[in-house]
Parts: sequence; C-alpha cells; structure tokens
Amino acid sequence: MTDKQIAVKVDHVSKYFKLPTEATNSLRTALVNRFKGIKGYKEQHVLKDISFEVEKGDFFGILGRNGSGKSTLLKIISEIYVPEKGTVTIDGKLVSFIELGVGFNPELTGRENVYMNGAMLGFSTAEIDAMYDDIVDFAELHEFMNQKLKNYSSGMQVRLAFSVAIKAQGDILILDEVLAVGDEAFQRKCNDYFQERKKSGKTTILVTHDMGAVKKYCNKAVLIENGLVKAIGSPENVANQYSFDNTAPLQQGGEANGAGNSNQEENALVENFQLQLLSSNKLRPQDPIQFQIDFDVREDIQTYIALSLTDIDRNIWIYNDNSMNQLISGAGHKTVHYTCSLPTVNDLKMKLEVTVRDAEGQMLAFSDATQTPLIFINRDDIALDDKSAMDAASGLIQRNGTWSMTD
Ligand SMILES: Nc1ncnc2c1ncn2[C@@H]1O[C@H](COP(=O)(O)OP(=O)(O)OP(=O)(O)O)[C@@H](O)[C@H]1O
Repeated sequence: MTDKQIAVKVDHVSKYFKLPTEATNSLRTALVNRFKGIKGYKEQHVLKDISFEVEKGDFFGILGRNGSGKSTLLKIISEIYVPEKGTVTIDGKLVSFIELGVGFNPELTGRENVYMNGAMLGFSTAEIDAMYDDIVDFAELHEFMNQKLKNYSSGMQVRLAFSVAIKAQGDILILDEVLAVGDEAFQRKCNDYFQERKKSGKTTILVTHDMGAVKKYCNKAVLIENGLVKAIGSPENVANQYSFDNTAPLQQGGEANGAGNSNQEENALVENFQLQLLSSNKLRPQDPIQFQIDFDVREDIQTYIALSLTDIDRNIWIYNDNSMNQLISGAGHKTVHYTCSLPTVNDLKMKLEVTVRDAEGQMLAFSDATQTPLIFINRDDIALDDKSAMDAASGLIQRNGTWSMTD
C-alpha cells in the first residue's frame, strides 16, 4: 500500500463576513445601540465547518450553488483570506487563477504584466524567462505582447492571465470557473491541456458549475452546501448529487407543467413540506432528538417518511429510520412527530434530512437546504484531565469494552 501524500489539507475551516445592517451617523444612536448590545452588523457565515484532503496528483473539483462559498474557500486555500477557525496546510508551490485581472496593470504591456504576475506568484526573473515563450504561445498573443494591456479585449486579457497561471510551473494549480475562457479554439486547447495535466501527476483544484467537466477531468470532487460538505468522493456521484439538488427544488416548488417528467408529477402530489426540530439542537447523547413534519397530500395515496442523520465530519449516515410499516393513508394535511436518541455516541455534529415517499419508495418531498437542521451532541460527563476517557471519546461510539490482562 502506498502512503497518502496530501497536497492540500482543509481542516475544520470556518469563515464569516460582517455585513452592516444599518448605517448611523448619530453618535447617540451608536452609543444606545452599543449599550443595548445591537451590533450594527450581522455575521454571514459562509463556511461553517469544511474539511477535506486533496492528495498529490488529484484533479479535485469543488461544486456548489452560486454563493455557496466556493470562491471564498479558494481564497482561503490561496491565503488571500484568513479563516476565523480551522487551518489549511499546503505542501508544494501553489499557483492560483482566481480573480480576473488581479495583479494585472492596464498601463503595462502584455510582456511586463507577465513578468509582474510571475513575480507575484513567486517566480524569479530567470524562471519567468524560461517559461515566457510557452505562456505567449499558449495565449496566442505574440504580436500583442508589446502593447499596453488596456488595449487588449477582455477575452485577450483572460487568455493571458490564464496562460500565466497554467504555464507557471507550480505543483498545485487552483482554477476558479475558467472553462468558459476564450473562444472555441482556445477552449479546445484548454481541454487538451487539462487532459495532459490530469496525467501529469500534478495537483489541480477546479471550481466549476460544468458537471461535464467534473466527470471528464476530476478524479475526486466535493459539494459545498450551507457552508458544509454535503458530499465528497467520486466525481460522478458528487456531480449527480449536485444536478439532482439543482432540479429538485424546481420540481418541488414549481407548478407541474405536464411536461411528462415523472418526478415533477410525483412531487406535485405532496406540497407545503415543513420540518421543524422540536428538541434543542445542542444535546447530550441520552437526550431525545425530536422533530415534527407537516405536509399536504393532494391525492388518495399512501405515504411514508424516511429520515437520516448524517455525521458531518465523517460524512456517513449515523442513523436511518422509516415508517414503511406504518403507511399514512389518504389525501389531506398530515402531521408526523418523531423521537429517537443516540445514547451511546460520543461528540457528534449531524444534519437531519427527511423525505416523504410513496408506498413504492419514490421521493415526493424532502427537507431542502433551507430546512436542514444541524444537531450537535456533546458529552458533558468527561473530566478534561481524564486522558483515557478523552482519548476513547474520539471514536464515534462510547467505549464499552472490558480488558483482561495476563502476564
Ligand atoms: N469580501 C466579502 N465581503 C462580504 N461578503 C462576501 C465577501 N466575499 C464573499 N462574500 C459573500 O459570501 C458568499 C459566498 O460567496 P462566494 O463568492 O464564495 O460564493 P461562490 O460559491 O464562489 O459563488 P459563485 O458560484 O456565484 O461564484 C456570498 O453570499 C457573498 O456575497
């Protein structure tokens, strides 16, 4: 077995931005607000707790909806932003192509910009000399290199910036949504380059909304949702999950349009799905987890509920249950309560996902990203100086073994 060689380790990273809620010019209001504990800003928690590892040689895809925090994550990996919590460890020279135009100066020529950009990426003049022709060849901008950048079209600027990033000899290349760069011929060239890079053993991290690209280039992918890792693993599974998530709320919320999509017809059978956590979301292992769901069934069918609790850190199902043996009959408003507990677990962070299914198991409604409760279980019965108990509590299940020693 070969040892895993990690190029990028993202460890429990969390990041929030402060968004101003009100602007006040009045000293009095500012003082009163402060006295009342009103902050004047709210915290937008973009990344809540993100962990994953990128191995050397991986072509690693990062997926997520608009605003899910992918670019923020890339900026943390590239050390442009500092996370509030957690760490990122990098092994190798990292080259980022994240934000267009960063490090490019419109008053300098193409050539000068290549040298300046290269220097910002940490390359010496001699190193840039060695890669200069390659960069210009790839960008196909030979006759423009002595012109000022401000005279380039925006497509030409992108091509130059992209060529610097991919021709710079870094060990880890970070690319944010670049597959749409340039015209068709340039895109074909990028495609060839990605195929080559995939085989080269170098590490690439790619953010994209293009599921075709994920399946084609990546050997691993992660899906970010609600500031957490929703799925990680094979690019096919993760890309399919992303595609499913993107269509499901439309099917659920949209009017059935009679287009013959069986999912849409099925989803229209259940409406107004609501999930409400009744217990606190901070519990001890022995405390009950309780929730209520409400939904309207539009036709005279049988339904049942299926639920899962997923361990966010380990990304595995901890607990699943269903009411298959107690089918709910008929149309109308339905209210379901559920209670369980996980008395033998250690500290755990979980998300609760609930679905309504028909008697055949087809999903009719589910708790979408906006109503996925997080549940934290914490053991409060271990003394911090009890090294043995603390060590044993790092497993998923509380210890219950017995020792027998013989000399
Ligand atoms: N510097 C900042 N200050 C305040 N809020 C920010 C800042 N940067 C990002 N955000 C917010 O963080 C959230 C995540 O943004 P981010 O650009 O990381 O998402 P994304 O997944 O890359 O989106 P897209 O797919 O649209 O590129 C957004 O709501 C955005 O408004």
